[in-house]
Amino acid sequence: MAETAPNPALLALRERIDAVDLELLALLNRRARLAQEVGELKREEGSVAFRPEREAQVIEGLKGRNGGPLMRDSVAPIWREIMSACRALETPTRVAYLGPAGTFSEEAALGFFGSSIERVLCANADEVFHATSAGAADFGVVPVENSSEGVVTRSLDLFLTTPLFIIGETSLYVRHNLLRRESRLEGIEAVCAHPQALAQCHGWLSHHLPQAERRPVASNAEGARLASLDPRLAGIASTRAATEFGLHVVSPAIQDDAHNRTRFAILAHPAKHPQPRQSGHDCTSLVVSVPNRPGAVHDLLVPLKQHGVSMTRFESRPARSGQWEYYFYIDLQGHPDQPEVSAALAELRAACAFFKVLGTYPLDSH
Ligand SMILES: O=C(O)C(=O)C[C@]1(C(=O)O)C=C[C@@H](O)C=C1
Repeated sequence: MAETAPNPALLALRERIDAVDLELLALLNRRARLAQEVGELKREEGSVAFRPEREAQVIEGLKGRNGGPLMRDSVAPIWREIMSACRALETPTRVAYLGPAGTFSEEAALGFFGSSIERVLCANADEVFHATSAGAADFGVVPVENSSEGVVTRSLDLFLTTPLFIIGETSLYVRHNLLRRESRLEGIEAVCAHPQALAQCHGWLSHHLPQAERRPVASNAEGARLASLDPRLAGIASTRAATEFGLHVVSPAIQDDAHNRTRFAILAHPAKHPQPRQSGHDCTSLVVSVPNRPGAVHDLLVPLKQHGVSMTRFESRPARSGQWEYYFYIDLQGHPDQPEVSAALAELRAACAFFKVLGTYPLDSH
């Protein structure tokens, strides 16, 4: 297309945008200086920089007051980045998650903390828990549930054996793409991806690549890395991974469920991070087991009903005792500082053989 002379109206509008950007920059620096002062205050008090409930309130407040034309959904990602940059001036935030670069866990971590973080890349969920428990990272990010495949069992099991607790959650639409060095389907001998991704694309793979081996690997990004080394291999991963490893997107969005979502938990060590305060839209996660007698599971639900506390999740996992015993993972709406939640929790605790609060945190504000 031939270049036309710049439109004077466009140039004038761009000049005005440049002027607004300079104002924004000055305002952002004013905000950053205030955050530095908050950081100094917190250092004197010996308290932590990251306050998920405050960040959730800031975002909810601005979404409510947004007069447009900026879209409501644009508010959260913009302010998450602003607060991430301000937080980095208070103290570095080290976040552990499943690597290498380009995983959905990375996308979840960046979506929750913003991109001004120090990245601690781990080989699997066990390492994420370990790095966060041992202090190599301040926070961990692990997948806990997928809308088509159900719970991520390894993450749930690890909650039982580590002291870590949940301080936040975030969920992502997970779009899987078939990636390869070449831009065609012919000649693919094996598809390398995380077992969850292989399962989420089972129907598509059976239909389009029935002969190809499905090779489980530690992460989708690792599958993409392998595909970048060998033209007979394909990976299933994000478009970020395609860019990262120089691969073609041979087929986009190959997941069987168009609304495939994954929920991630944000972990911290209770000795290093306080439980988030009430934000007004909170969730409390528990793991419990009940004595092996008739009606015990029913009895679990009674205190919730009596105190009017909503349950948003109820999952069972075998306790591996060989006795057909189960752990129940329960999410309640509300914060223990609310009297009805505190009363329901106290009664539940009394009815359970095992009872552990996994965390109380603001609901996902995306
Ligand atoms: O209000 C605070 O406690 C701050 O540290 C400021 C701020 C922000 O940028 O608004 C930054 C980090 C916290 O996680 C919450 C909010």
